[in-house]
Amino acid sequence: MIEVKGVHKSYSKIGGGFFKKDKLHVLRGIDFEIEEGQCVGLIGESGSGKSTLSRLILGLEKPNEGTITIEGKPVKSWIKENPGKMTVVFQDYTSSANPKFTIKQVVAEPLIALRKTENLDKVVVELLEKVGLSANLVDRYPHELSGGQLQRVCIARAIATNPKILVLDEAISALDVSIQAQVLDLLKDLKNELDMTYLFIAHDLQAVANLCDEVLFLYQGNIVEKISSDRLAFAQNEYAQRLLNSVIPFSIK
Ligand SMILES: Nc1ncnc2c1ncn2[C@@H]1O[C@H](COP(=O)(O)OP(=O)(O)OP(=O)(O)O)[C@@H](O)[C@H]1O
Repeated sequence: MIEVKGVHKSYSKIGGGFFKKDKLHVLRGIDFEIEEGQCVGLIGESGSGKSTLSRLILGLEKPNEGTITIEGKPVKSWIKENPGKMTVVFQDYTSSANPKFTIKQVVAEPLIALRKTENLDKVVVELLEKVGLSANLVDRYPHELSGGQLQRVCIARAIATNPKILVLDEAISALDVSIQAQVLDLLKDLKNELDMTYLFIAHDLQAVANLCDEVLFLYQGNIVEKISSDRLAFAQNEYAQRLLNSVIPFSIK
């Protein structure tokens, strides 16, 4: 469904000049595919380029080299032809929700943008219930919710348009550990119920292994290992093994 081929991305170094040597080469020839209905985890240390890759897949930025296609079409054209069918949940739920909007307005925003306003109140309540929240929250403002509740609201908004692809960019990283587990369970349930394709970006291997069918390890701008979650113990790459060794004592699955 998603095909990433030979993708390179560089940025001008902060404080750097116009010349090539001043470029930061973040992604150095990324290749992978995500099949329809698959849940793929992308793991890498801070600064390895995970969010850069997600911005490219979301069509928010362009690669310097290489191609990204969805269902065989360039990302931008696919998005244009499939409005609301690829959505994203970011780590920073506080700035993801407009503080001046009520929870109802936050969840309804993408539906209004697509003019899908039939039975809007009912649809919003159903979406809130789907993510385990009470309908009583509709008139509250984002600052009146806990972090876990607000991230659930962001997930409700992300699934409002019935997306085919959900990108979760460190979506649970800012939550308390116990809340992370709850939101992870919610994401698992939604994956089964709504038949979406997930790209789950995280630096927490345990969370990735728990949710995903397959894991991609991003290290120094390359995918150094691609392996199914149930075969993680057999990872060959040194970086992948290092990460695995740091979590195996606590058991991954
Ligand atoms: N717009 C930009 N301009 C310049 N440099 C950038 C830009 N976006 C990202 N970078 C740099 O690219 C590198 C990768 O950043 P990115 O945010 O993709 O990493 P990440 O793996 O998502 O990190 P984290 O886990 O900390 O969020 C970093 O060194 C970052 O400073």
